[in-house]
Amino acid sequence: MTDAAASSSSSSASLRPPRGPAAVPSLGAEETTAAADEAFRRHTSPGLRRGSGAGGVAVVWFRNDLRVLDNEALARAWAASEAVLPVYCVDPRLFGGGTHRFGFPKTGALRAQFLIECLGDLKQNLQKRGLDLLIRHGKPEDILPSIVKSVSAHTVYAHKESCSEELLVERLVRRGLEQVVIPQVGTSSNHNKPLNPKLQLIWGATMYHIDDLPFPVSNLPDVYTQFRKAVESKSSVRSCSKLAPSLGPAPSFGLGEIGGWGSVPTLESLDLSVTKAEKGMHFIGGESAALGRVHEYFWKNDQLKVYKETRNGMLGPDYSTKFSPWLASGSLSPRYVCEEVKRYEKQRVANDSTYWVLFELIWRDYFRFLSAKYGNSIFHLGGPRKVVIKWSQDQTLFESWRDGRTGFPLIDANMKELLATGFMSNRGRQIVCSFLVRDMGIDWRMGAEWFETCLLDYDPASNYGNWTYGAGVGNDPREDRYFSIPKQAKTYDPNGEYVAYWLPELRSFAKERRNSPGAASYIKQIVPLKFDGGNQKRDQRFNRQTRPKNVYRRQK
Ligand SMILES: Cc1cc2nc3c(=O)[nH]c(=O)nc-3n(C[C@H](O)[C@H](O)[C@H](O)COP(=O)(O)OP(=O)(O)OC[C@H]3O[C@@H](n4cnc5c(N)ncnc54)[C@H](O)[C@@H]3O)c2cc1C
Repeated sequence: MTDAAASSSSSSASLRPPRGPAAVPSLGAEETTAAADEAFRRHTSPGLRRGSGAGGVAVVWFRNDLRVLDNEALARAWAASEAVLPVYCVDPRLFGGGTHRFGFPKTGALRAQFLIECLGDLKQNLQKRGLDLLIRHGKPEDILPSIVKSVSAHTVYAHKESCSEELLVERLVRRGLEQVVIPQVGTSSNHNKPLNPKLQLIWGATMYHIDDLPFPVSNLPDVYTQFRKAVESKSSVRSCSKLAPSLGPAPSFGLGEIGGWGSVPTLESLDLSVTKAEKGMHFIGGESAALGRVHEYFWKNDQLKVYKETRNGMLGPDYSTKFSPWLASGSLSPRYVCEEVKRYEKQRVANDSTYWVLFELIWRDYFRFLSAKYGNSIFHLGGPRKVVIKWSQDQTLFESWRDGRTGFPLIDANMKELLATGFMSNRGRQIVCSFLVRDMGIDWRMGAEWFETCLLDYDPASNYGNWTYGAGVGNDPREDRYFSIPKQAKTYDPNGEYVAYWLPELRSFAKERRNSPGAASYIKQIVPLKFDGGNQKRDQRFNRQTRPKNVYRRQK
């Protein structure tokens, strides 16, 4: 794909064996463990010692960084203390009760299940290194101050987020900690002075560190290519942080008072349930599965060398990396992926494909930095540029899109895949986004919020960043494209295999008819297409009065 295009790749990931037709290979549990052990071995430094001034207790507040390998918050907490207490808060605003503006749950059951698996795996990986994970149900701003008080922690270490809801929680936690006073025991009078515990926030979600950018985030270029070229030429990606063989001990006092370690939630305890998908891929949550998937895709299946040619696929486990759910939950570090790409380039081959994975990870970084630059406006109807467009919130149209009943097999198949698996290829996401906003004229935030509910890899910056681009309200006016469904189907699903996989009623059709079966044999098309083959009609909502020049380009 070109720089100007808003990145395309796709798909599903660490994959439990799917059932039903066209089964895909699975990632075996043993291989996962072996790959994870090997990755940890390479990143463990037996001689690593705690810092000279290390003392007291530090809490690590796990958020979207559910990993041990290359977790700088954990590494810094260990280096600065005598004992570390890892904590995760099951926040009711995200699980269970919380809903969006349009009434969908904040976290759908499939992502909740994935995150539960991430927590289980994190707990095990911490236990292997002399720690454990304390799990509590409630808001971090209520839970952390009382835990900190019970174990007399001097600091809470956590990864910094960039979007408004997460930033608000950071502020509330900081405020809560200011109310806590920790008595200090020591010999000098200075040491006896009571202290307020600190919140130490660390940047760690991106491949390039924010402090290594060649410009302040407020001056981030509005064109991706400019950003990419600047970081590629003037910055470098830091190495993964090294681990000590043991991260223990956990604090020896105070835990009984706060009711022990707590347990990993179940879907039932969150009042959620999933219907097991009969097809597609199943992603297993957790760092071990993530490291296993990297091993499988890069080394075992040797797919990295052809990634650029396959990445626009829609069917199967290996057309793209499928790293996104683990990257979004933080069970996989983007710096680790970068290191593995470099290792592969040294040991096997370096080509356009190996580079392209990094190119896509730079898109991910870019959206994260954009969210820091533009703040709340990425969630607003007019986006960062405050573009005025008349949108519809027609419920019937929206529901036909959401449920995969539009009469366009390519849209319906993708929406059914999302619903069944929590995943959709990048190609699919671009197509269904364009259809919702261009052909249906529906308020893009309804689509973005539905994605937020369903996606295993939901990440506010990437999701809303891509949706604002797709809706033509993003920061870069040039990133605004219409995806013609007939053309996309012809290019990316020429034999109708993808649509027939998700819509079995199309299997009996001749391959060339599966993407255009006709109303009599499939579903009547719910809206006409804005650009339909040769009959192109400009959408009057997107006219020169409301939009800058050169913004309505057709996707090639
Ligand atoms: C409307 C829309 C919504 C999206 N919402 C999300 C989201 O909530 N979370 C998310 O992680 N991605 C999102 N994406 C980006 C992209 O579709 C997924 O990252 C990709 O499909 C994941 O599959 P993969 O891991 O196999 O990707 P690959 O093709 O293997 O790419 C490797 C990695 O690069 C990153 N990446 C690739 N493309 C993009 C992109 N366009 N934007 C940001 N990062 C990218 C991802 O971390 C991905 O895992 C969205 C795209 C669109 C068009």
